[in-house]
Amino acid sequence: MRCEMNRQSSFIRLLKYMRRYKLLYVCLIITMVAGTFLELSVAWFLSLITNAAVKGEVEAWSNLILIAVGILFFIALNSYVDTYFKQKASLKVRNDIRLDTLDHVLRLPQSYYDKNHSGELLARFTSDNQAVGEASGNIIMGLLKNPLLALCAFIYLLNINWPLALISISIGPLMILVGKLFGEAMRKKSIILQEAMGSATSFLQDVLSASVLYKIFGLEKKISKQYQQYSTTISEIERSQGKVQGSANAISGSIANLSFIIAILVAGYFVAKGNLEVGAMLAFIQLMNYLVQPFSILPALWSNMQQALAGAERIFQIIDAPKEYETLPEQGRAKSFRSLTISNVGFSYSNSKEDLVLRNVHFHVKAGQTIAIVGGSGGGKSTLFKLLLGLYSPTSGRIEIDNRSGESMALREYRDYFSLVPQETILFTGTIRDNILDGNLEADEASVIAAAKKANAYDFIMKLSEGFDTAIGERGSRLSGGQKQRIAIARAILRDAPILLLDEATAALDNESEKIVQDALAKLMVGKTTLVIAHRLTTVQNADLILVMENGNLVEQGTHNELLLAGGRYHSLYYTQLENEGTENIIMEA
Ligand SMILES: Nc1ncnc2c1ncn2[C@@H]1O[C@H](COP(=O)(O)OP(=O)(O)OP(=O)(O)O)[C@@H](O)[C@H]1O
Repeated sequence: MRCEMNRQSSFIRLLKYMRRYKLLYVCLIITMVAGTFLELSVAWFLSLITNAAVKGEVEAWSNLILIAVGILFFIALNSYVDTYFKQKASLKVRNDIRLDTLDHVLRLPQSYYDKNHSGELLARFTSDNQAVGEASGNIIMGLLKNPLLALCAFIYLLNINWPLALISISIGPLMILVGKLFGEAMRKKSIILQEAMGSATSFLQDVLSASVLYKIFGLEKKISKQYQQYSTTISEIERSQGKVQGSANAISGSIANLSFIIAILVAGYFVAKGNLEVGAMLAFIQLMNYLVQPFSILPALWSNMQQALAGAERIFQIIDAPKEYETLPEQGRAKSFRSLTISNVGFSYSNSKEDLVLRNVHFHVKAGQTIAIVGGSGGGKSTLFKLLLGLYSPTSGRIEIDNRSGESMALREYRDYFSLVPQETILFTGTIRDNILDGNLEADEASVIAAAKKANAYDFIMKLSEGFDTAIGERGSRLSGGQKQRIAIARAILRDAPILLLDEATAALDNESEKIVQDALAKLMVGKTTLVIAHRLTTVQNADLILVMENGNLVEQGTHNELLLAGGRYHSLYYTQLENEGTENIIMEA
């Protein structure tokens, strides 16, 4: 029932998109009506030619040929125009929905991405969008045209011979019943198929984005086997869908043939008795086709419509999901910054007080300071960053910038205070210039070059054959780890946000590369307030404040010397690492 309601509202919402192209749909209605009458004219022409033949009117043939050419010409023309308009309407609706979907996807909160696989989201842009396009073109026009054709054929049949017309129409309800029964079964199978395909696509997406992993760990066979299962499931569902479709075709075909034979027997009998002209009988046979055909097509069209509406519903679910922004935000720049205060912040991913990942986190940062965050794995360091970046809201407590709470500011305004250099560099497919420019979309070439120089990236960029125009491959696959990091640093330099969040890479870069990246980071940090998830001894020792996080609690805070003197968790963390790793290049993570 609820499903039915959703589908209805999806249909109404789809109609709203279609309403934007009223004129196109008016044209489609005209071609539909014209097409219907042109089809009926074939029946009329058949009766004309047969009667002329029976009466031996040879002189009528030149006119008949002209009529035939006229009918054929207009049918072809109408079919071309009809297809063109249908395509145009459905492409326009698809395009609008696709753009709206992306606009909404871009405004979804981070929590949505945590819960939904990106493969599922991709399906909204591909298969679901295609289904909706079909619904707004071929399917909806088919649902209008077929009843119209059947009705007109019926009226024409009534005109020729009403008892025959009634015999012909009597199969209608039977065909609809068969269609409804099988249509429902097909719809259920389609939903299962859609789900199976969604899972297979998500699986494939994971595999294709992790080629190195399966190559190194020798997972090819395992993956192939897993995919075989997905593929077999899809084939099985499709096979059983085929069985349903086959049975539907066989039954409705038999009913149509049976009624056709009965009607012809009766029509032939009427002709034999002299109650019906031979021409009328031929017209009748053709009209019978027009009457029966819609009854067999309509249920399938109806079920296609249901499937397409299920796709529309999935798209509208995204469009209706709670958003971070009312409208798409624009990149901005924070002008000044004095202080950042975290007051008793508690956080739970599930929004429950029992499941806290951060508890009572409390600290204060002044402009220009460097804060190092250290602690054991799973302690909540990255979660704290996510809260600072406004990806999640604190479950309790407040984050304040210049004594204004994050919640009192527009989210975009809040986020403009921050820049991020994550541990794992995130770059978009495109050129080096595009990726650096993401830091400031309005920056000029000189600023891009200056940022690249400051990030120690300029020399390697200039050595590439296409310089800043070099395509970096999928997520930067054509660059080395250190090169990717330096591009990300150049991007952050161009962004020039007052607060820099830095997740130091633990991945082993070679010494030289690491020095270059370190040097670039040092330049990036100049004049900035930096919070860094620190793994390096130098960063920790030089920090103005060190926060030690354990199991979601901020267990200690102070300078390096204060914390060593305190002899607590930091002290043991520090000396354990010192012993294990030697004095060089110590990793602070427990
Ligand atoms: N999206 C999420 N949904 C639910 N729980 C999460 C999510 N992300 C992290 N957690 C949980 O939150 C806790 C803190 O994780 P977090 O990533 O903040 O730790 P961390 O200190 O950064 O660890 P590491 O140093 O290993 O990166 C962990 O128990 C983790 O399982």
